[in-house]
Amino acid sequence: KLQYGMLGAVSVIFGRCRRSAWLVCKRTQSHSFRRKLDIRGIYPPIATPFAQNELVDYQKLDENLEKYSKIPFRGLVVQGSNGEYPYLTAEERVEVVHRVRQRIPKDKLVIAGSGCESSMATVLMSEKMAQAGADAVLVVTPCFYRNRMDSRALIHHYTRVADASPVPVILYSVPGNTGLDLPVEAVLTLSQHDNIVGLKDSGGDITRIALIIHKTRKEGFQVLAGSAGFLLAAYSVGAVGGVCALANVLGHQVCQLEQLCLAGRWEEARELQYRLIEPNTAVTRKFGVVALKQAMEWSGYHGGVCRPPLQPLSEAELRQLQHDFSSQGWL
Ligand SMILES: O=C(O)C(=O)C[C@H](O)C(=O)O
Repeated sequence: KLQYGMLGAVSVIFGRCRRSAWLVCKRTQSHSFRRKLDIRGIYPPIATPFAQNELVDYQKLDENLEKYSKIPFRGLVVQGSNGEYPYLTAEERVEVVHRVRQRIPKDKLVIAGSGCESSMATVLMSEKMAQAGADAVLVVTPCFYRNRMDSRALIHHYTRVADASPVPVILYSVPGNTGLDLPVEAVLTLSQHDNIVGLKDSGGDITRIALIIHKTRKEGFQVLAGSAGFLLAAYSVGAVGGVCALANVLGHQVCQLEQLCLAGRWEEARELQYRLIEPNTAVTRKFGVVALKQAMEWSGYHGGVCRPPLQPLSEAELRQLQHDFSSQGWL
């Protein structure tokens, strides 16, 4: 008995040591190489397909991943706003990231949304996402107590998360969902942190985006346009890529826009950008993830229904959505 007891204790200690060693190793790696995590490129914030019983449909997810593998994305954002992460359990969030990491090639980045309301929960979730294979974590601004989420609170939050995260952190400002823009002064302070590599800005205020890029260029801080509607404008002021809901539906076209911008073919880029604005607005600000999933269905992907309380589109909304795509030649 004594022998078994001792064996048990040794294996628990050994397990803990291994986990701590893994975390230390990951941290050392990410901290010393942080500026080398190059996040340039286009990412779809992938949708989470659900079955009729509302559980995650992993088979459908795999089939979408297979199709995305044929598009020159730099990687995937898993558990962005359009992953419906607020409606998933903590276990589901981690499991979906794990599944994606296993299914997609190693050279594609997996950026996992790990934002929770408290700093402590976000630290724990970031560690779990790293263990599940995420290359970086995307941390949305906590917003339930938004009146108290001033620069002081947000700098404190992100510093604590970035200090602890085994993988680099990307700040995520999405005022359309959170009602909160991460203040520029907070971004500038956080851009100095060794483990914070960039910002995904979904607000679309191009003056703000340009200012942030201008003030952080020397740090090697990387800014991603958080929506396809202002991708050209963001590239023109120095953004390095985009996380675009529309890329779930029109992935090739969003990547083509990236290539035109990078090649300085601005007239062609502008023509393409014009044609992406209305469909983009439809699947984001106007109708949101419900419409994104519907448009995915029309384009041969698995979108399906959202988890309640999100409701399907009405007949009139469906017609409008269809028009927003077909009027630009996408349906
Ligand atoms: O789902 C996300 O995460 C996004 O970044 C989507 C983004 O808000 C958009 O407008 O495309």
